[in-house]
Amino acid sequence: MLKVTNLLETITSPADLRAYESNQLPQIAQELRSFILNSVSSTGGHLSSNLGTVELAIALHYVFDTPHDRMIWDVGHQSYAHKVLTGRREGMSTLRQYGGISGFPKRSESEYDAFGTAHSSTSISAALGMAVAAKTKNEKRSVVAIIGDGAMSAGMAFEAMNNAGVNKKVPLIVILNDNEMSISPAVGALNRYLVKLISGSMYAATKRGIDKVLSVAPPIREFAKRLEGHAKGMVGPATIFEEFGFDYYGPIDGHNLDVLIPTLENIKHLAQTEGPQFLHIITKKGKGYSRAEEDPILYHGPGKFDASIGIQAGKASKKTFTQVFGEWLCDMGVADERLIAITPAMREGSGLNEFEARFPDRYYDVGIAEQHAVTFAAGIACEGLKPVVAIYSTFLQRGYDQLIHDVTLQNLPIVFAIDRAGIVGADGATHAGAFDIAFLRCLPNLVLMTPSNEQECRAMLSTAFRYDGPAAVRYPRGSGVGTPLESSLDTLPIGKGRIVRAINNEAPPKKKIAFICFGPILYSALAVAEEINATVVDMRFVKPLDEELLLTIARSHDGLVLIEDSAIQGGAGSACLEVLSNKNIQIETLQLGLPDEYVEHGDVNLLLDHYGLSAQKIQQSVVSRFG
Ligand SMILES: Cc1ncc(C[n+]2csc(CCOP(=O)(O)OP(=O)(O)O)c2C)c(N)n1
Ligand SMILES: CC(=O)[C@@H](O)[C@H](O)COP(=O)(O)O
Ligand SMILES: [Mg+2]
Repeated sequence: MLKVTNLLETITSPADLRAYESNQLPQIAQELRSFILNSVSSTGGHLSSNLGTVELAIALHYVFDTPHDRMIWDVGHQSYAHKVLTGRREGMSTLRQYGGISGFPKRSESEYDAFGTAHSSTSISAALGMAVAAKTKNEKRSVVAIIGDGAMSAGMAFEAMNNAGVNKKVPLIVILNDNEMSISPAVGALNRYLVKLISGSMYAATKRGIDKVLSVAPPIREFAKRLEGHAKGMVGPATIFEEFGFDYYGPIDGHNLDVLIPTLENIKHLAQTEGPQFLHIITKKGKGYSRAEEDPILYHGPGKFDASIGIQAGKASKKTFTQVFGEWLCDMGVADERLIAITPAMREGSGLNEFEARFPDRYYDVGIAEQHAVTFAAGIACEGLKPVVAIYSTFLQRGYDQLIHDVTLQNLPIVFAIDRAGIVGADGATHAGAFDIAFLRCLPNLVLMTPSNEQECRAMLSTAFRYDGPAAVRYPRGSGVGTPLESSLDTLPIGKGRIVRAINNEAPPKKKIAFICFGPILYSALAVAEEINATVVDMRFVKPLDEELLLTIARSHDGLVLIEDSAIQGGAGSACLEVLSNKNIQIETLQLGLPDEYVEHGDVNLLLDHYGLSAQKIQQSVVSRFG
């Protein structure tokens, strides 16, 4: 008989998967893993984490009745196998591209995506909410949260555990997918504890205890005995998860379907009768692709690459803003020993590797803990040291109350190096840095800067560092125009903008237009200004705004184009309008920026064009507004 080798092609929904015998699942896992590798290497996307969750996704959809049962993938960057099994195999070729499928679970994309994720550590809270709702509505369903060891370390996960454990009868299952990695190696005491749990004395004691009770037993009996064992003190100490009120099982091999499936079946039943269950599985990030197994960081979220040769180091023509920041940080670290660098689990993305290597005693990866990162910096600043918090715009949203209550209210000198401001591209709505200007500019005491190019960025970081109060510099993902960098750490005058281009009066335009620019979008405005003979102002500071310069320009022009790469509502352009209104200046204006909607995923240039922020679209808008 002909051996069917492409089982994956026959699976368009979990029902198709469930029709297979369990002994065929390893074959499906193999096909799925190579599909993910081929697919992600041709689109770009999160690879290492997805190679690690192939068996888990198969086992979950095999055992649970999805979409009736709910499955919540924490962060969701590891949900590709789930996407493929839930009817999106074809869609994977459009992954993270404009109009294509998202890199994260999304409720509007599939009924199997029970909850939208991308910012970490939300899964247990959402799952608990769904489990409570099921109980309240008298609906029989299981709710499963799948959370990584990195995401598990965040405060929100523990807030949810703290709440969940007392809800004894809710059908909640938490699966801890432990691969000992965040994006970079997992940090902190929880990670140390998990390592101890896997390999140390606690696991050995537990295992000895179980072995004593039962030599060979089906998992459900083993679990029951183990609980009993705890009660009798026969096994090792209860895990932290049991202290939270969960039944804890594991650690088990998350790649072994013969273990995973019966375990999940048992836990599924236990959750209905006993309440919250916690399963600890061990997986390997990058599993099955040796390059990713060896370097899961490099393959965490690569762009396109040739899977047969792996990622090749190319020579970039321009430095990214992240690199500019990383170099500045080292230079300032040499110049001032008070500098302390802090990252909430984004060492690579924020450009901190070199600083960590050179100044390990002044480097803190606090884990996925943005709130803590901000208040931790506040404590450091209180004692006269100079913290620099390197943080993505979208993740700073997590630390907003801390920014208000712990930092700006107390006027503490902290630098916020805000990366990924504006449109980020493939990660889409959850990661777009659209709101930082709006949520930062209303905070008293804060200085907020928007560099238009790399040297401006360096100078602004120095300005922020030397400023005796909270100061933020927001810069985008990727590179700018490529301005050469000075080696100096000179500062800029606070609250002063600069005129980059003045109208050429030898051939005066019909209407005198000035572009009032915030950030690198200035260069698109400049290209248009050359065409239409307009003034270009680099405002540099959103706060304090250079009111004097703005008013001078407003009084000497017929129209202003207020332009930024962030949300128009509450943005920098709106700050200018407030000033003009307060001074009762009547002038025609045009506000360009991101509209009142979530920025979808896709190529950055395409999105800029879509939102009217390419040079061509800017010119069209200006012409149609001012004639
Ligand atoms: C609030 C928040 N901070 C930071 C990130 C960036 N981030 C995405 S995945 C990740 C690591 C997650 O580690 P883990 O949960 O263990 O998943 P793994 O990649 O190991 O599968 C981080 C820090 C995020 N998505 N959300
Ligand atoms: C899932 C997640 O939050 C990160 O992996 C993020 O996708 C990284 O983004 P950058 O590629 O911009 O560093
Ligand atoms: Mg992990």
